Amino acid sequence: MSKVIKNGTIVTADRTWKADVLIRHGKIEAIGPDLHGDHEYDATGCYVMPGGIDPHTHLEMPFMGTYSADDFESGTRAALAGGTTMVVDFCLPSPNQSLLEALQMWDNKTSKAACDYSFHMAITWWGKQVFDEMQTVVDKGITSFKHFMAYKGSLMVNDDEMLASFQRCAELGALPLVHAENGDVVAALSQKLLAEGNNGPEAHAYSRPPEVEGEATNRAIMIADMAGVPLYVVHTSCEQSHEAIRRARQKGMRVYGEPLIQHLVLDESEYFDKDWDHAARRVMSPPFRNKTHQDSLWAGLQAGSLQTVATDHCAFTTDQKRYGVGDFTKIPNGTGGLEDRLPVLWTAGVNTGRLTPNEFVAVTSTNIAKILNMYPQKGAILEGADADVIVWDPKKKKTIAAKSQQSVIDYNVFEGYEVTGLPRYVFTRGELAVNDGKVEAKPGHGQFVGREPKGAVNRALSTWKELVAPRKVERSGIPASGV
Ligand SMILES: NC(=O)NCCC(=O)O
Ligand SMILES: [Zn+2]
Ligand SMILES: [Zn+2]
Repeated sequence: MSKVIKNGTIVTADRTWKADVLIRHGKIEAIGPDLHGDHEYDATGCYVMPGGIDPHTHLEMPFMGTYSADDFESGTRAALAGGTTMVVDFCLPSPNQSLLEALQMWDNKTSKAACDYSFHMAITWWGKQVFDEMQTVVDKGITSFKHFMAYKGSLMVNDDEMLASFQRCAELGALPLVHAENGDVVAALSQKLLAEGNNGPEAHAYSRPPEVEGEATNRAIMIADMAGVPLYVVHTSCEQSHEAIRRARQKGMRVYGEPLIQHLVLDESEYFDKDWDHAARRVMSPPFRNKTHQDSLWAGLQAGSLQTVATDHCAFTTDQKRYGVGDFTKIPNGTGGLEDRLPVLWTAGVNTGRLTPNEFVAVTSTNIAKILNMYPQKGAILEGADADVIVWDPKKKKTIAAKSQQSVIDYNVFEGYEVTGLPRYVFTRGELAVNDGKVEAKPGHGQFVGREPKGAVNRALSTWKELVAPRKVERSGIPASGV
């Protein structure tokens, strides 16, 4: 059975043109004028774009004494509702747990995923077992490894562990990721704030100033450079971190930065709200920043020094947030955004002229597909690509409201935000998941997407590192020892 999207304007990261799209067996079979199929979908007045890829989600994640509330069923339904057709989640081994055992646990969570997914593997401890198992993880198609430089006492790794893991990534042709915040400084500032009686959600922001992030970003970049491996910095929230990435890229280093949609449009004033729940619901790491930092992130997306926009979707209910009443360090860190990333970015980015529609596609889909070495299977409108396609109505409006969202939590950090630009249709590997704005996601449709290691950037970097590697100088006539 075939489907045809008719009368739309195709927008990819590098082109805009009018054509129909024929879908069969989950793939894009043809692109061109006057195509016909068993079912036809009208895209008049709409853009036909690659489905969004969210490279940073935490679904049903054990964290800070609880589990994030959206699982693979509600999380991927929310994703599809907003035009995201693939998520990349994080597998988090406990200290001393086998990476393979953790992967099995994460695999077990995915049976009701409605869109495709992949994993990053977190390196939460270091030892021979981890070193050895990283090869098997890569063989299973998971070629990116996350390192938390924060969350001291739980997920955090030290510099020596990070260097060892980055070097292993270089050998395996894998990509290291970092949550870049100086965990020692955060822990010290948090204790000081608590001791001074500063225990509300606003203290969370005080405990994680931009310098904490800038320092860690720069450190990770230098360690990656010494290890000879590219680096992906998740949730880049401030100028200090962006500056480090920009500077490194100007020097030719292969570093990528990922702002979140929350950091682009929400600011630190949220933490000063008199309502404790309002402020705590917005506690995440790094925290929301001021307008200067937001301008820096937008500029980075425009200039190409930042490459992707993610959500870090890690949603907790108000009840869960209240674990931290009286002690902000116990408020589960995380916010939602999966359903809202594309509509909010379109509204705040394309509708204001900050981004072109092609740049929108690049930062929501194509760039990350290339960085994670799954392009053009994902992130493309090309013959042979997976039919992850959105038909985007740039005139369709809604006001974001928790009462009509797909996420299971009881609030939305974008509550009241009016978006213009929403999906009319969403196809996930050819299956209709949003039909004229109505969500028809099918739990269990989603499949794991494995990725090949040793992508072009890893190969180029290894070639260069090999060329400039330290070499012993062979000498004749070495003088006798002076002693
Ligand atoms: N970002 C956040 O606050 N929670 C999710 C875990 C992480 O990415 O640090
Ligand atoms: Zn993080
Ligand atoms: Zn995260």
